[in-house]
Amino acid sequence: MKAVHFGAGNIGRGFVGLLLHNAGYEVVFADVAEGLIAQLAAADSYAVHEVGENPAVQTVDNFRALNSNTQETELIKEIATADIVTTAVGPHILKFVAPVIARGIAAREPGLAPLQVMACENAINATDILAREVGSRPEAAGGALEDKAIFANTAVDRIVPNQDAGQGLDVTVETFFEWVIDRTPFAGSEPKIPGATFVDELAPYIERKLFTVNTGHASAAYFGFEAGLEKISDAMADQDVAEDVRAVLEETKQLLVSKHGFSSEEQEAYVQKILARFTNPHLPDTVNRVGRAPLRKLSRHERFIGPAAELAERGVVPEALLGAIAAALRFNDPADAEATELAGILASETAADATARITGLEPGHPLFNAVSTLVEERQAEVATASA
Ligand SMILES: NC(=O)c1ccc[n+]([C@@H]2O[C@H](COP(=O)([O-])OP(=O)(O)OC[C@H]3O[C@@H](n4cnc5c(N)ncnc54)[C@H](O)[C@@H]3O)[C@@H](O)[C@H]2O)c1
Ligand SMILES: O=P(O)(O)OC[C@@H](O)[C@@H](O)[C@H](O)[C@H](O)CO
Repeated sequence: MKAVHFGAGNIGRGFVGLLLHNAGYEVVFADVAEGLIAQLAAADSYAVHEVGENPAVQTVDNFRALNSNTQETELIKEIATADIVTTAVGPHILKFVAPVIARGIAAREPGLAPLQVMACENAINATDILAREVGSRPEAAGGALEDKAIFANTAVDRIVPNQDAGQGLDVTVETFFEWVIDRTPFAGSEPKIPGATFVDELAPYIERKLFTVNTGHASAAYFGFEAGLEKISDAMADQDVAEDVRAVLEETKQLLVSKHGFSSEEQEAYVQKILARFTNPHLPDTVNRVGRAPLRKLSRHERFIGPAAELAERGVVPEALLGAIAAALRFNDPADAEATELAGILASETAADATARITGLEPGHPLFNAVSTLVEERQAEVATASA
């Protein structure tokens, strides 16, 4: 059995690659980072260090590595004969990996079982995004790829911080993990991946994960950044930050319970488990990593505006989420390209235009004015600071 995995970074090596390896797949990592590919190609194995309660070390071997920029012909051949393709490259990168995936699917021999494609990104239905990109390629014209691939949405959960440069390919991860996969596209042929859970309805799981784990995590990052803290565990140890994060998760809990029918007790237990994960002192995770790409995180269906908009549509003013959105607008990490772009939008557009551009909210939406006020306040703050 063979899997081609795009993105040999934190979650690629520390989670998806590990589970596929443990399931018995040979894993072909594809990445654009030449140094990383060279290291993987030269290595026989790497270690995944699981830290926290019940720490453990797992070894991953039986892998190969290809540079998806310079070894496209080889990669197409691998995809043409693989069982599974997964990605963990970031939702905005899916359009760049789609062409080679389309070519690989087109090159599959007739009669081969359909390729099982799963995008393991933090975004609602990321695999649908990838499927649309693949479907828009010339190779897919006339439905040519339809019988050759299955696309399944998934929700992946494991905190994998940025790794120390000195530790080579080894990855430090938390002990917790969850991989939930939509069963329906497989029609009975779902892969056997120990540790993965197949469900008939993914929407509740994917929204619960994004609007609890990632909303809470990003809140801790942005409130922590405002408080001048570097590590997520330090941010969570700050009483004010912890209270603000808790208040945000109270609001998303309200939405998730009423929208998806989770019981209040079940959601509370989920929240408690997640707060404990954020405080894991063994995990060297930073507010800069977790807060990365604020424009993506502030976009329409993402972890802040998504739940806040739905609450506003239900007549609730999401005060705590608005507080987190205000903190996100202040995330000005100079090393983050999206933070710089955000600052540029705030500096050059009216509050209303900037709100529409950053959040995708329509001016008539019940959340729009509240966010626009925050944008205006941030613009005034920056103007005062630079006067
Ligand atoms: N780290 C986590 O805790 C975590 C957990 C769950 C989900 N995720 C999601 O997984 C995805 C990856 O996150 P990460 O933390 O591993 O990031 P990362 O930056 O560590 O890894 C991304 C990798 O993708 C590679 N890449 C970029 N463009 C590429 C391309 N065109 N083709 C092939 N490879 C390419 C990069 O070189 C990098 O090695 C994101 O969508 C993230 O939201 C991360
Ligand atoms: O990967 P992002 O940028 O969408 O979000 C940052 C973190 O919240 C995220 O990587 C978590 O660690 C992960 O989603 C946990 O499952």
